[in-house]
Amino acid sequence: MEALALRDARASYGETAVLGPLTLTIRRGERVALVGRSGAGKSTLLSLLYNPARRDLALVPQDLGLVQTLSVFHNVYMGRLAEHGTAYNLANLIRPFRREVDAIRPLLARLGMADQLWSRAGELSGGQRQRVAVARALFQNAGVLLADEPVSALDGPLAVTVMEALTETYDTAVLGLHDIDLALRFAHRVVGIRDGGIALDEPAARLGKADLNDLY
Ligand SMILES: Nc1ncnc2c1ncn2[C@@H]1O[C@H](COP(=O)(O)OP(=O)(O)OP(=O)(O)O)[C@@H](O)[C@H]1O
Repeated sequence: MEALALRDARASYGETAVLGPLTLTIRRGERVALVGRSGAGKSTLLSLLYNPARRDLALVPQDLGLVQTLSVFHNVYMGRLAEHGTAYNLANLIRPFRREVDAIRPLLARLGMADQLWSRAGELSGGQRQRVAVARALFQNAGVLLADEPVSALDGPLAVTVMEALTETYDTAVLGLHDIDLALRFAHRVVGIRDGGIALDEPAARLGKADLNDLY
C-alpha cells in the first residue's frame, strides 16, 4: 500500500529549478534512505513529501524546530500537542502531568538524555538538541516518519542508538542520511539523489558502499 507519493514533482527556489521532474512512491513498511552529496536536493525532496495537514506524519527537520525557551520535556510533548485540547496543553505547560512525564522520561533515557528532562532546549549542545527532536518524533509515534539528517551531530555508537530507536518505532520512513554505512544498515531501500533527480533506486540488501560512489 502506498504511504507517500510524488508524481512528476518539481521544486525551485526563485527562478532556479533544483529538483525534478521526479516520481517516487514510498510503500507502507518501507524505510527509504535518501543519499547524495551536499546540495543534491535531499532536504528539498523531503519538504515536497511533507504535508503538515497529515496527522500521521512525524518530521525531524534539519533545523530541528525546537522552542529554545522551553524545557526538553515540553519540546518532546509537542509531538502530541494536536492530540489534546488547548486546556489540557496549557495545564501541562504550567504543571506537567505525571502520565506525560512518565511517557517521555524513558524515551529520553534511551537516547542518553535522562538528566536533561528539565533543561531548556536553548542551553543544550547540538547533539543533545538533535536527540530532543528525535524524541519528539518517537513520542508522536505517527504512521510515517520523515527525518532530515537525524544523526548528523552524533558520534558513532550514539548515532546507532538513535537510528535503532527511530527504526524500531517507524517501519515506514524516509531518512536523509549523509552516512552511507547507516543508510545501508537501517534502510530497506536506498534512493540516490544527484543534480535534482533520482540517480539510483535499489534495495539496500543489493548495494555495497562502492555502488554509491558515483553519487559523490
Ligand atoms: N532557501 C533556498 N534558497 C535558494 N536555494 C536553495 C534554498 N534551499 C536550498 N537551495 C538550493 O537547492 C539545492 C538543493 O538543496 P537541498 O538543501 O535540498 O540539498 P541537500 O541534498 O539536502 O543538501 P545537504 O546534504 O547539504 O543538506 C541546492 O543547490 C541549494 O543551494
